[in-house]
Amino acid sequence: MVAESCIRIKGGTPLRGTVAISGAKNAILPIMAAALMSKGRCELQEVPQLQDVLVMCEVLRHLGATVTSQGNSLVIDAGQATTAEVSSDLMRRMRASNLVLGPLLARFGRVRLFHPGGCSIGSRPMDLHVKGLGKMGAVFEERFGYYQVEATRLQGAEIHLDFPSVGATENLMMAACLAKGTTVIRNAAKEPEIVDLQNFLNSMGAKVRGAGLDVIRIEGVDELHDCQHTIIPDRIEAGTFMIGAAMTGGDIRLTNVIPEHLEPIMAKLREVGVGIIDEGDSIRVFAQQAHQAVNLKTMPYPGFPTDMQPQLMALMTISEGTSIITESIFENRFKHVDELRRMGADIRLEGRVAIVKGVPRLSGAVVEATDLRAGAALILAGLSAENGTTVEKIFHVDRGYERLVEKFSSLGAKIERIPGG
Ligand SMILES: CC(=O)N[C@H]1[C@@H](OP(=O)(O)OP(=O)(O)OC[C@H]2O[C@@H](n3ccc(=O)[nH]c3=O)[C@H](O)[C@@H]2O)O[C@H](CO)[C@@H](O)[C@@H]1O
Ligand SMILES: C=C(OP(=O)(O)O)C(=O)O
Repeated sequence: MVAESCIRIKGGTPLRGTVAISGAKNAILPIMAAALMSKGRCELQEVPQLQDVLVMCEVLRHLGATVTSQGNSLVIDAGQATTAEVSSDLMRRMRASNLVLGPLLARFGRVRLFHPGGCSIGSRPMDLHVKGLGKMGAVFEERFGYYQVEATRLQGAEIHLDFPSVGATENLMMAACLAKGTTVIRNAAKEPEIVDLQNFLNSMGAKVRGAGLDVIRIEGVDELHDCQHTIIPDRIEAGTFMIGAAMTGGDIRLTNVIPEHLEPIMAKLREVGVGIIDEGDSIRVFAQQAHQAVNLKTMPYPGFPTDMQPQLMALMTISEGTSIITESIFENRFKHVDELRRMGADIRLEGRVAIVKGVPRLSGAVVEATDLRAGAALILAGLSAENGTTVEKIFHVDRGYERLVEKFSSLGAKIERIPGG
């Protein structure tokens, strides 16, 4: 059997220094999908080099777009795109490939899309996407394993989402840009990545307003053109480094951040007792006192993000007192619990609630990244633990963190990637 890559960490070194945050995974993926609607060139800057971005490049090429990248710049030219069908193989490789649904339907009036499937954090159905696009005139036929979707020309519609789904809001916003008339999305997701998508769409000539609020209004236009856009910084990557500083008793500075986007994370970390100074363009994070256990419930933005729940749980395993963590977004996002227990964490699960009793210190172990943020949480645990930790299945981590090992090393961590053979 061929050994897979893993990450080895020798814990106990306080993180010190400055780290630059990369562009946001959850902003670049919908933006790349939206570029399919333009007949011109879309030039993107601050594009993180991630596995998910590589898969999205493959999806776009498969659809007939030209995609070229150089460092953190990416140029997408979908002028010659002709195909409106994504293979089941590509759909299975990345959940976010479902974001091409709205753009392809808007551009070609038809799509054949295989189910993206669930993933280890939950079943992740697409009913809200289907219902919203249905209101705009799309007809969905569910066949064996795929949707066949047709719409001569999408029509603007009034859509009230039952839940502020990020992906459904994005698919509907994108589709509405080339629809006839005005679309209103109520109970829309308000994440900063939705605002970034609005800015990108408007730079291509779309007419979208309201992103970041509950109601988004989109006036359809006939065509979208060339544009240039810079991706916002990744608030989840920033939050992960903040917890790294806290758990190792370190003192670091994060650059390329938008502090406003980090408010829900910073508020919670301040409650724990982590020192945080908003310096405008940068944020200083340092351990200033013993960390106190806090309770947490994940919520849509501006609530505390589910994508930071595993990392905060790692911090709670070594904080003073008992923390009650409720995961309200994904029904199965506690796979990291068993792995943290292997490192000596005291965690009890009751359905969607985890009860975490702080211990003085974790001890190193061989653990497995069961998903992207679970992997991040285990790396954080390893950075603070006694002795060595090996994190396996790190391909999950590569999906969403750019040069994570190099960045932690530059802050003084004893961490290395052991390539697979
Ligand atoms: C690429 C990207 O941006 N991914 C993010 C996006 O995922 P994603 O867009 O998939 O997340 P959603 O906001 O859509 O999902 C939130 C909840 O709504 C449910 N749901 C969603 C759609 C639907 O049609 N029906 C339905 O029931 C999901 O199963 C889940 O329980 O937002 C999540 C919630 O902040 C983040 O964790 C992901 O990192
Ligand atoms: C769940 C996540 O991403 P995705 O929606 O791409 O699976 C994540 O970023 O934590």
